[in-house]
Parts: sequence; structure tokens; C-alpha cells
Amino acid sequence: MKKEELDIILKSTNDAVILVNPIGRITLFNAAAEKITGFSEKEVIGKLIEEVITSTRLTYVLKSGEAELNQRQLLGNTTIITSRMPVKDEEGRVIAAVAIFRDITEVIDLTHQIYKLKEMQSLLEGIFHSTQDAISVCDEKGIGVLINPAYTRVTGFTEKDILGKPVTTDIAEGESMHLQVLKTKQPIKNARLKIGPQKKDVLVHAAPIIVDGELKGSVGVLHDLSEIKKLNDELTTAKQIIRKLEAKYLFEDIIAEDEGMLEALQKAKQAAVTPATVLLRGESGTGKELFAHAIHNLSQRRYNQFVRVNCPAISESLFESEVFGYEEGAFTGARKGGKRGLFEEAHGGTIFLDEVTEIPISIQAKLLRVLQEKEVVRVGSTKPISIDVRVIAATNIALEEAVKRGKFREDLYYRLNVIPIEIPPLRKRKKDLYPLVVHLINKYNQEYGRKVEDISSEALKSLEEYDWPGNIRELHNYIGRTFINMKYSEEIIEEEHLPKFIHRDLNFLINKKEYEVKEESISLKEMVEKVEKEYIKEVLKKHGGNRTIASQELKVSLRNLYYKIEKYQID
Ligand SMILES: Nc1ncnc2c1ncn2[C@@H]1O[C@H](COP(=O)(O)OP(=O)(O)OP(=O)(O)O)[C@@H](O)[C@H]1O
Repeated sequence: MKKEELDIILKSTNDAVILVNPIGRITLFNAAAEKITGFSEKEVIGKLIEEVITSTRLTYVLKSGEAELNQRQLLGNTTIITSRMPVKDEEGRVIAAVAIFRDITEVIDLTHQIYKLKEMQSLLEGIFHSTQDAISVCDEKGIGVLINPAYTRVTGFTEKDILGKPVTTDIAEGESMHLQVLKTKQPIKNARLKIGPQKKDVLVHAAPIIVDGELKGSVGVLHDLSEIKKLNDELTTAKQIIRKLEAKYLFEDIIAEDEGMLEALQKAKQAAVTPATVLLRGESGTGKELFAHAIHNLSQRRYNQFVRVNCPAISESLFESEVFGYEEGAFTGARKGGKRGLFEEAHGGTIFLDEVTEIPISIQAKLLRVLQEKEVVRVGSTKPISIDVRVIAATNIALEEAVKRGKFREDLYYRLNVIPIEIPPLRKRKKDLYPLVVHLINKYNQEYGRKVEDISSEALKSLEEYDWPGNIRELHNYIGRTFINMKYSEEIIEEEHLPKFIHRDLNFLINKKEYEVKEESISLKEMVEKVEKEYIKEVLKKHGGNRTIASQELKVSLRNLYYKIEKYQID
């Protein structure tokens, strides 16, 4: 090797090289040695090696003639890895020694960086392979270099079809976004293309890959529009189902043959298409909620919310904040950010105020204001919020009576009584009894997998003789209990299957062992509460859980009954 060639190697290598003559004077000191030691070549040439590097063992190599390879050593603050070798003449005499070393921290740094890069590569590969978005990458010449499994799923093209081929290969209709990106070096968003043999509709984002300012290629992400459409359709269906769950009945679901009932239906249908407030009047279980659903579902508001407010179920202290909402910090325990009230929830739709007479008198003025001004003011706020809500109210007691007793504001009564619809009780529409029984037979057949076909005329006559204070709801429960009395093979409801109309009595309590006087003492209050709980449970059971009828039978206010149910934790 010529001296010039050797010089070039020594200058350009990252390894430090120091050469000493037989007496230990430095004869060669390359650029890398300058960098690691901090000395310049000029300063050290001709000097003894010990004067420059105190800890060197190069003089020992000169003496021993033996090499020391890959030794770790501290040079100032730098850890180096060094090899020292003797240079011998043909007769084996040591004529020089050379030390070759490098900064080990650089090696560690490099290893660490390689590790980090590998980690990043695995992470990116993981994302690339698992994402549902189709990704394709091309080089700077517009040749495909990378696709992921989602790309194959969406387009139908495999690596064989794409890699090494021009990026236009996959396009059925439209221009290649990759080529545009390569031309302009600018990203593109939301371009529509048709891809693959099936001309799949896709949405494309593409961006240039630039490394150290140099264009290296383009990466494209494709979203399958048919999938987005499918998800959208599913969402719409789900919304429709939810709406149906909220207001599931239509006028077609209301069974009616009786003239009074048909008249009520006609009036409700006419009212449905207007924005007017409707007041549904009728005893408990006559179908007021059914009417409210049907009115909502025939109105222009049918695609918006139907919100039922079960007025007696909301305690007086919570009523205002539940119905009108509240601002953050309105009271202790108020939710952060406040809360929308039920009126706001119903915006654009219908609010159904069930058992409207149970609205606490203290709240009625505020409700009146909401109905008049069409705006709500949340608790703890002064800012009115406009609302567009159709109101349907229902009552099972004569509102006029409640007004007379001072329980209901007269002005609110007039506000609600715009279109009153009277739903007759079942005892006054016996004509409906048979079609209702047939409807319920079909319903229970489906629910219990039975094959009951009809009711005998004698059995029907018995039902007609009864007054049905709980109306259709009571009939509903009654037919359910009738089914239990029938053998699986029996197809006609006969008189013998009909359950006794329950008498209110206390036998069920007296027979219970629990009420016997026992050894341990129990206070009268505790015993009275026990009996009270049992009796309430029994009456509720009798009326299929209907609290309104149960409260009438128990002769307590509905609100009081709600309180006791809560107190005794009755399901
Ligand atoms: N005409 C009808 N046709 C079919 N089912 C009916 C009819 N009327 C009522 N029902 C059924 O009877 C039950 C009670 O009806 P709904 O809850 O609408 O009565 P309500 O008058 O609102 O009672 P409450 O005043 O106790 O709230 C429901 O299961 C309903 O589906």
C-alpha cells in the first residue's frame, strides 16, 4: 500500500491510531486520536507517549513484543476500547508499536439508537398490520413498495399485484393521489376514488414522505366508504329503535270498537298533527300513555325525543332540577358542568307529563312560565334557554277538583286543557272487552308459546259483569293469571280458568307465623311497619304493580305510596 493511500485511511477512519517508535516517541497521531484525546498532531509528534497519555501500556508492548487486544480503559473521562500491537521486522525485533482505540460511549449510543429504532419499527409494523385503514406506500418514482392487510381486504389487491408496479394499478376511476403528491410534494385530503375490480368507493388521504428534505415517496390511507355508509345505516336503525323504545305505540296498536273510544281516537289523531297541548283524561290503566305515544308518533316530531315525566315518582325536592335542569354549583352535590333538565332533553320532540296533578304546587308557577314563554331557566341560573317542546299531559283525577282543593293552579289548568281528550273506563266500553281479550290471548300465546284460541261466551260474560277498576292494565294481568290456570292442551278460556276477583282481606297476614307473639320483644312500631309493608306488597301485586290504583285502594296519596315503597324497598 502506498503511503498516500494509508494517509487517507488513517484520516478518514473513526478509530484513533497512535504509532510509537522503539523508544516510545509518537510518530503517527491521526484525526480520530486528536478528537478523543483533545491533543493536536503537531503538539504530540516526537513526544514520549507517557507525556501524552499517562496510563498507556504501549511502552510495555514495546518491551514485551506481545499484543493486547480489545482492552477497556479510561482515558480522561472517556471510556475507550483499545488494542495495542507490536510492529516487528523480519527478524522479529520490535521496531514500533501501534494503539488503535475508539470511544466506547459512541458504540453504546449507537447500540441504544439501533435498539430504539427496532422498537419503533415493531410498533409501526404492529399499527400498519392491525389498523382497519388501508395503507399503500410508493417510492419517489411512483412504484408500489408497501401495502398492509387492510389494503388487501378493502381493494382485493395482494402484494403480488401492487409491489414493484406503478401506483396507478389499483385505480378503477379517478386520478392517482400518490402521483399528485409526488408532483406537488403537498398532502391531499378526502379525495374520492374508485378502487379495484369491484370499483370500491374510497376516501383517500395521501402525504409525501420527506427524509432530510428529500422526497422519498408517498403514503396513502384509504377509507372504505361502503363501510362508513354501513355504519351510518346501522346508527340510523339504532336511533330508530331507541326512538321506538321511547314511544313505541302507534294509533294502530290501540284496540277500540266502542263509539266513545273511537271518538277519543279521532280527536287524538286530529290533535296529533297540530302543535297544540293535549290533556289526556281517564282512569288509571285506560291507555293514556298509549295515546301519548301514538300522538307523538303521528306528529312531525316523531323523529325527535319523547320524554315521559312520571310526576309522582320524582320527589318534590328534586323535581325542579330534574325537570328544568341546573347550573354547575347550583346546590351541594350538583354535577360539574350542570345538567340538562327533561324539558331540554325533549327539545324538538314531545314531553309527556304523566299524572300532572302530582306536580308540587311550588313548581307549578315555573312550569306555567315555561309553557307560556317557551323557555326554561335552569336552577341556579338566570339565563333563559329557548325550547321547542310539545306538551302532552295526563291525569286520572278530575283536574277541576284539584283546582277547587287548591292543589292545582287554575292558570296552569287552562294552559293544559287546550285539547282535552277523555278516554272512557273499560266498564263503560264493554264492546272493547272481547277484542281486547283476543289481543291479550295472542300476546300471551307469543310470550309463553301457548296455543289458546278463544274465550267461551260464559267466561266472557263473567268478565263483562266485573267493573275493572284497574281498566286495561287489570285485564292484562288477569288474562295472564288465567293462562296459568290452563293446562297446556287447553285452547279455550272457560269460566273454571278464571281467577277469583281478589277480595281485599287480611287473611294472608293472619295466617303468617311471623306475627305470633314470640320470646324476644318487638315494638308495636316495628310490628305495624312489618304489616304495613306486607299489605302494600300484596295490594301492589294484586294490581300488577300499578301504584296509582294501589294508592286508591290503600286510600293514601300516590306520593305517600311512593315514599313507603322507597322506605320499605319494595320492588
Ligand atoms: N286500547 C288499548 N289497546 C291495547 N292495549 C291497551 C289499550 N289501552 C291500554 N292498553 C294497555 O294497557 C296497559 C296500560 O295502559 P297505559 O299505561 O297507557 O295506561 P294509563 O292510562 O297511562 O295508566 P296510568 O294512569 O296508570 O299511567 C298498557 O300495557 C297498554 O299497552
